[in-house]
Amino acid sequence: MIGETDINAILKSQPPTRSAMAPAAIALANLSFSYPDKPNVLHDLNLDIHQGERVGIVGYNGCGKTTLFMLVCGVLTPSTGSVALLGEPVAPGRFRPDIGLVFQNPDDQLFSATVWEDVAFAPENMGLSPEEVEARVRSAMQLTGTEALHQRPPHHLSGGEKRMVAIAGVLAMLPQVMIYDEPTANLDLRARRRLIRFLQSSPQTFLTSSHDLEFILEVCDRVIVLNEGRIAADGDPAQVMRDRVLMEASGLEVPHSLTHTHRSEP
Ligand SMILES: Nc1ncnc2c1ncn2[C@@H]1O[C@H](COP(=O)(O)OP(=O)(O)OP(=O)(O)O)[C@@H](O)[C@H]1O
Repeated sequence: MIGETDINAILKSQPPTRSAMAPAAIALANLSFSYPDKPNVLHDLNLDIHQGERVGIVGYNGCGKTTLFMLVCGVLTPSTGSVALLGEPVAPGRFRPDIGLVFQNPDDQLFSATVWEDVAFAPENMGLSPEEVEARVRSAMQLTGTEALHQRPPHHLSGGEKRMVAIAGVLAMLPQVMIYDEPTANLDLRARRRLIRFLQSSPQTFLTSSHDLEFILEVCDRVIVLNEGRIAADGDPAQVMRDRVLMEASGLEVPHSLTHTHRSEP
């Protein structure tokens, strides 16, 4: 019995709002970032992600997607500028349960002896009652289809199974904003399709990076193209990614499904 802690029910009961009064889910103001040995990875980014949006971040290897996610989560400190999450400034190093990051490599996230313990880790560390922890774990596993794995050691799972368990572990915190870093990497077609369906039915605001541009077309309603540390384009995924000049200048290709549509147009 999941009852009151059904994660999707809770998130849907707080419908996303884009009114002028609602704070942006994520707001970047004049955000720049350099590593000590890699300057100007991100340069003067200004961006609002509104509540309820599903945003894809695309760009060549090393253009700064993961760095941007680390800044949004407060793992890295901006060199200049600021990040705000749901209207509150992000203070580097301060844990914010309202944002959840699913790492590019699930092995960086899974470390407990069993899947159940891994999914329970965050809610247990939020000081919740054992009943609440159990309800959240059950709900997160149900949403991600990982119930049958609950007694397995995470390091024995396949890549696709690990990915869904890693997502369950983050969902169990009930974050309002999710970040998925390259979530389709190493997934087979069935696992990728399962993830697409899961994200299409997710009520949360999310940001996802991917080199799988067809995936971005299927799950996102907005795409941001990063190039040389700056925003090269921001808009409707099909419209932006159909622009061959922009895509090639940004080290990308027009996704196949869009070139096909283009050719068959009169
Ligand atoms: N800890 C670090 N120290 C120094 N340079 C780093 C560090 N982490 C990343 N970089 C560099 O910063 C740049 C951006 O890296 P980042 O991982 O953010 O790119 P990305 O767009 O996520 O790449 P990919 O598509 O390959 O995952 C790269 O040139 C990378 O080599």
